[in-house]
Amino acid sequence: MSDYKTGLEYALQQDQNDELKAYRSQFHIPKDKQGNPWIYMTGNSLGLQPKQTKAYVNQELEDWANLGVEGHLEAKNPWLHYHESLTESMAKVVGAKPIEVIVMNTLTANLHFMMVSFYKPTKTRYKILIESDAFPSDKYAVESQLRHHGFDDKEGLILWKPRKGEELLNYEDLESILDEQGNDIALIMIGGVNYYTGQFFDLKHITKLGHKHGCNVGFDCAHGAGNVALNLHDSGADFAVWCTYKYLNSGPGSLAGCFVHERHAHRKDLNRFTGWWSHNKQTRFNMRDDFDQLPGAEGWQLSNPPILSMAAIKGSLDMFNDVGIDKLIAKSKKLTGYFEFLLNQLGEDTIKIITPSNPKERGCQLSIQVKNADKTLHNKLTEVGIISDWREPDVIRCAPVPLYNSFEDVYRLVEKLKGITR
Ligand SMILES: Cc1ncc(COP(=O)(O)O)c(C=O)c1O
Ligand SMILES: Nc1ccccc1C(=O)C[C@H](N)C(=O)O
Repeated sequence: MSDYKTGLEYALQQDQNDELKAYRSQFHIPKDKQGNPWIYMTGNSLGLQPKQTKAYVNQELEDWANLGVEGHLEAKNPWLHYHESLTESMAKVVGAKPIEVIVMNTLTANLHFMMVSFYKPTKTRYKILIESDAFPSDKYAVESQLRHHGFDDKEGLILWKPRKGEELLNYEDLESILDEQGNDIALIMIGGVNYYTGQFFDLKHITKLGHKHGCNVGFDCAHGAGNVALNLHDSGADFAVWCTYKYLNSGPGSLAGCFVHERHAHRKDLNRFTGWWSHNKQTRFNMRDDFDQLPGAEGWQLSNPPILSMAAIKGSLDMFNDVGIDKLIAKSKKLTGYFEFLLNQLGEDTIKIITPSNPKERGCQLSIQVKNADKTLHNKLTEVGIISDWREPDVIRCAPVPLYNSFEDVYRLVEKLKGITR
């Protein structure tokens, strides 16, 4: 039996008792034409802007205006080392060691760079296993890697599919695939939290299974970073990539994160694409001919990074550091549990939640199938100030984000949904 209760009074009381309630006022919450704040449920697509972001970005704009090229060394946060100031906080967010983490490039680009190193096909072991409902960019990326290495992108791709009539993936099925075809598979690449169903996979279990069969294992954690306890180091995964514009609130198209497990930190035998930013910092500006690779994830960088985007990430990570990922996840579980409780009151004739009901197997997002719904339902929700997203064929995704969503938001969302579906 859950302790949740129906009624607005209960929601308001929960907000009152919420240890993290002060954080909501530290975000810009967009408003409708009447000046009412939107009920913003799409932090799984683009996180809201922290109010302090502007000051972080302005600092760099001012230093650039006042110092020009001298800013590389003389800026308040010298640009030459700026990325290093993100590493420790980002490592905490994803449960990794600092040497394992780097902020660089964008998400799909990082996925490709990781595959340069960790997709090492041979004539007999060249297949890639992904989840059947992987985010399209991930699927396109792995297919293009297969083609790049001269393989057929249909034959070379193995899909981990849900059972007939089910939405979620089952580990027994993954085991069966690996028992039958493990020797053919060079790489397992799974979305750590599936973008469509919200299923949070057991990264450690998948990694163990993959390694047992001699496969490299990587995860796209776009929907996991800042949302769930990824514990990337303990998972043992070879690599992971994620973006910072969703739960990490760092702005549209902002830079991405990348994890390479510590055991690969000093390897020189891995193929990789390099640039001057992967070269030893001490001698980088000597413009030497011979390449001297940086250890750890930093050694996968190519270019000097865009500081303005990093400033937004720094502002956001400072907030994550302040709250602590554990407190954030504790609130998230409560808020999403409450959301699930209210949705279930609508009854099975109206809705079906496809996201796992076990809080350990999901983050804050719930993916909801509304009976006989089409995109007009989503449009109606938008008209009444609820920003959610629609994914074909029939799913509304809503993510109450613990840093800025309230119990009242969740209550009002479900009330509106009730009104529309009646
Ligand atoms: C799982 C996943 N992979 C890839 C992408 C695309 O990332 P990007 O456009 O930042 O490369 C997204 C979101 O856009 C995503 O959710
Ligand atoms: N970056 C974007 C730009 C434009 C529109 C959507 C996105 C998303 O991030 C979508 C998200 N990855 C999703 O899970 O649907």
